[in-house]
Amino acid sequence: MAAEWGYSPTNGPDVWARLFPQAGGARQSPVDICTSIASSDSNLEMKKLTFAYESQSDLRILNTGHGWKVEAPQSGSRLEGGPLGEDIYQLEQFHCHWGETSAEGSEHTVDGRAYAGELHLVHWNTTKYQSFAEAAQHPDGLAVLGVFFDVGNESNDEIEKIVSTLSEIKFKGQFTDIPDVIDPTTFLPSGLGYWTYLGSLTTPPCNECVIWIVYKEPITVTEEQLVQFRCLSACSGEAEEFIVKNYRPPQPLGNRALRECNA
Ligand SMILES: NS(=O)(=O)c1ccc2oc(=S)[nH]c2c1
Ligand SMILES: [Zn+2]
Repeated sequence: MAAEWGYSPTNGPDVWARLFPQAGGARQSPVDICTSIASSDSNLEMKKLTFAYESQSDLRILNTGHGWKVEAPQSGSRLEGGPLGEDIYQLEQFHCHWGETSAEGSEHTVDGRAYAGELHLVHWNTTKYQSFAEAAQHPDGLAVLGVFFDVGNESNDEIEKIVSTLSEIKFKGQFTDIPDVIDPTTFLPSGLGYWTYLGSLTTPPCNECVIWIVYKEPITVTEEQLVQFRCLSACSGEAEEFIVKNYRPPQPLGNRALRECNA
């Protein structure tokens, strides 16, 4: 049986490359965003990053064993401009990463600082490729929007729509439909400045196929909402192994360009 990857010392990020060679590549994600080396690029300002999403109800949310994932294939969605050239990217799914405490949890860090969590809105290049799986085999196949979580006193209403379903998907492999209408736009911060660089999937197989767009401004969630994330189980049976952390630590940026856009 294929070894299960995870986030423990015996199957976590430090050993992924043994089973998933790409995890040892030179274009890996996440990275620490060193703000002093980020370069402004007028092209990013001229070709504004634009997004258009549909509001959808009855989206399927599942417990992957590594966290929750909302399947949201939206043929009517469009992410384009900014670092994406002339191609159009379509929303496929969104999910989240978090930590054991709110002092950690994001995958990207900013000048060494971790946030309490990180939401990923995953898109694929429909201009060039015929499927998500095909797109994930190419260096410009995917575009992922990363949004940091800060902990505050105000519950995030959109995240609450996710939290309210988690008791139904406690165990790995379970899934349910989210009754509420979800508009992915509401996950985005009001300030749309971002950093962008070429990277990879942050989980195995760690394909080097992602154009990363990480928003500078975090959104706010409550500690209680994060506590609910940590109640998901990584196991499918009665055994309870809570998913208390599911973030990969930063990988070397190497000689990759890190650009910024102050939208
Ligand atoms: N965490 S992430 O880089 O956004 C990401 C997005 C899509 C993925 O599909 C597989 S398989 N692993 C993935 C990781
Ligand atoms: Zn992710």
